[in-house]
Amino acid sequence: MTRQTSLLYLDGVSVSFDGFQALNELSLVIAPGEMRAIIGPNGAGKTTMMDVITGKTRPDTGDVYFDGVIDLTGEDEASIAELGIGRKFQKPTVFESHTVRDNLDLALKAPRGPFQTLFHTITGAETKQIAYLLDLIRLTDKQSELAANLSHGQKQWLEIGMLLAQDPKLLLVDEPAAGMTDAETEETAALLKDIAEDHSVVVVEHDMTFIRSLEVKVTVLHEGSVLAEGSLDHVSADPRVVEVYLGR
Ligand SMILES: Nc1ncnc2c1ncn2[C@@H]1O[C@H](COP(=O)(O)OP(=O)(O)OP(=O)(O)O)[C@@H](O)[C@H]1O
Repeated sequence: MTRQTSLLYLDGVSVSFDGFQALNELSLVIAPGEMRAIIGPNGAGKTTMMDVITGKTRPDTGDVYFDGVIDLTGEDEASIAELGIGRKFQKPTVFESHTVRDNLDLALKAPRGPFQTLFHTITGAETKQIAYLLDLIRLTDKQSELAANLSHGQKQWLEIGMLLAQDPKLLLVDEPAAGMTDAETEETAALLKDIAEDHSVVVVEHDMTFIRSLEVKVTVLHEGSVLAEGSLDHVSADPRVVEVYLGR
């Protein structure tokens, strides 16, 4: 795939912190509509890669393009969010003292990026969109509950719903299954597969059962670059991948 036809294009991206090379000539291409799983041992550079894509960290060298033509290295965090890259951090950050429904409503009304609008009226189209999102994130029955009363997994789903309300082209999801029950983990994989039907998704995760159930191409990062790429079976059979996971 060429840069022009890609959704996300990283080429030769390097980042160092005080002489420590967190990303080392990293190259990664995500196609429009693709869901990709990123794995790798602790310190492999997964978070730094997400930070580079979202403008939190500037690469020392390398190209980062979104939608074929937009040079992300020239944009700040707010404008990258505005361009349609949504990021779900590991810890859920929902408005605990608002209902599930109001959380989605606030996200729908807010400009992309930090939420600003608290008072507004709801249009018919928004009511439909909220119903769609509640169904997608498996929280229709909980819509009138305060977000504070949700389980950890349900809070994660609500936050994913809030990001989707902002209609991102690309959703970056950092360890969604961390701290979830087995049942929630399984449901989260199903939820991401539903989302991936009409969004591009990059998901970083350590839980291999979860990765397997996504049934998508996997990229293995190690020491800041791509070690292997392909199906989970393909990369798990790669002796270099086995070595970095077991040889530590
Ligand atoms: N701001 C920083 N200053 C110094 N070193 C940093 C900084 N951010 C990250 N690092 C180092 O860069 C390396 C890559 O870190 P990164 O968090 O990207 O890895 P990761 O693959 O996300 O790991 P994990 O699975 O543990 O979250 C680590 O060794 C980390 O200590």
